[in-house]
Amino acid sequence: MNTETIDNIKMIAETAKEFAEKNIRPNIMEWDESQTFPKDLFHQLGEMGFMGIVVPEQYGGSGLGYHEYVAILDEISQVDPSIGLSVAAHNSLCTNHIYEFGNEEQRNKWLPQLASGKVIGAWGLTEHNTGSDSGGMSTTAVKDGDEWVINGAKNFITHAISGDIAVVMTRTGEKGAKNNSTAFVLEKGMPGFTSGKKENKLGMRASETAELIFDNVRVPDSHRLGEVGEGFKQAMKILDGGRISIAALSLGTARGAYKAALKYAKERQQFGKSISEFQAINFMLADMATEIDAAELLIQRAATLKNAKQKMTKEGAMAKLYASEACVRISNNAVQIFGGYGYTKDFPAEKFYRDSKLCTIGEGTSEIQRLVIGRDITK
Ligand SMILES: CC(C)(COP(=O)(O)OP(=O)(O)OC[C@H]1O[C@@H](n2cnc3c(N)ncnc32)[C@H](O)[C@@H]1OP(=O)(O)O)[C@@H](O)C(=O)NCCC(=O)NCCSC(=O)C1=CCCCC1
Repeated sequence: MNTETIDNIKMIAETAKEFAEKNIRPNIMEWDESQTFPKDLFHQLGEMGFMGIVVPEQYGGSGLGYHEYVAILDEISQVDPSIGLSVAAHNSLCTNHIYEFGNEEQRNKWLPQLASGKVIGAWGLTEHNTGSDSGGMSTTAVKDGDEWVINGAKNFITHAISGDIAVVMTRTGEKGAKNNSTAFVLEKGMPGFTSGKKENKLGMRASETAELIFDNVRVPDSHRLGEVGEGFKQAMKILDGGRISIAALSLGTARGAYKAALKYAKERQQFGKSISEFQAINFMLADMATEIDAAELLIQRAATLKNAKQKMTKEGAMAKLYASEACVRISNNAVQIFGGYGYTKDFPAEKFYRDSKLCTIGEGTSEIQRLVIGRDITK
């Protein structure tokens, strides 16, 4: 990376930081307590160019690369991981799926709206009975003339209620058969397309999670993304890139927890000196700083491959696995450093701790990342 690119990334990170400090920081505890998804904020994020970060400018996006994307998510997540999660899901899953697999007409129709932040995107793969085994989905799409009729439900979907459009993976062939899945874009307002109850979550509470329900939803064939039968493979490719975003979300969450703990440890006096001077705390901070840097390097490698449009299934999974598990450890240690105060909502550590756990589950559990990495290194 040349100096100009590095300076540019730093400038974009600074802009994201300023935006988050001004528009997100003052509201985080209120949104968390009331589980409010601040839809208006996403319009502002769109004006900043953060809702179509890697989408080329010709489709209304910012035309940036994955390093810039990681920097933006890192900064936003240091302030509020739940906003980072929503930005990640909108950009990496829904928007990117349409960019990577949509035809020109579809790209021109949906990408400018998504990149503006006026339209919020959702992405449906997971179902009640198929989380890790995502290929076993039951939601069906049956061809009827020029339309498809979709029936079923998707759960744990980010922006299922507030989202305006959703990319949905369906089964269009026999259960268990190869190439039996197809992806469609569904728009809110289509008869039979509704959402279910909002999940009451441990963390990431300002990021809305609910069910998508399809009851004989008629979708024109022009809403089909790519070929019939390609849906599962498309979803796997989208998740490869999506894992960079969850790794970046983990990095920002970990960094937010670490910075708060470091500041507190330097200020907090016990036995006549700062607790950061005690080796027990000092070593904890040293481990936190080291793990953050290691996670960042793995993420940068995956981002470089993604920018070069090279296969990065293993590298994305490694970055996501390491960054998310480090994030949980770091947030846990941050609570420990804050002691009794860390257990209260008056200090930032407890929220980072609650938010961190999603990172080892969403967009593929740690166990699935190990499966993906293990298959790759032994093939
Ligand atoms: C890895 C996995 C367990 C898949 O294993 P199986 O053994 O069933 O499938 P297998 O035999 O590996 O493959 C089938 C075909 O597919 C191709 N392909 C696979 N990976 C890829 C790939 N990376 N790129 C292209 N093609 C791929 C494979 O080649 C094969 O094709 P072929 O038959 O040979 O012609 C997969 O299901 C998975 O990953 N689950 C986690 C889902 C999961 O992560 N949700 C998360 C949903 S989103 C979410 O949780 C959140 C979103 C945002 C907010 C937070 C939460």
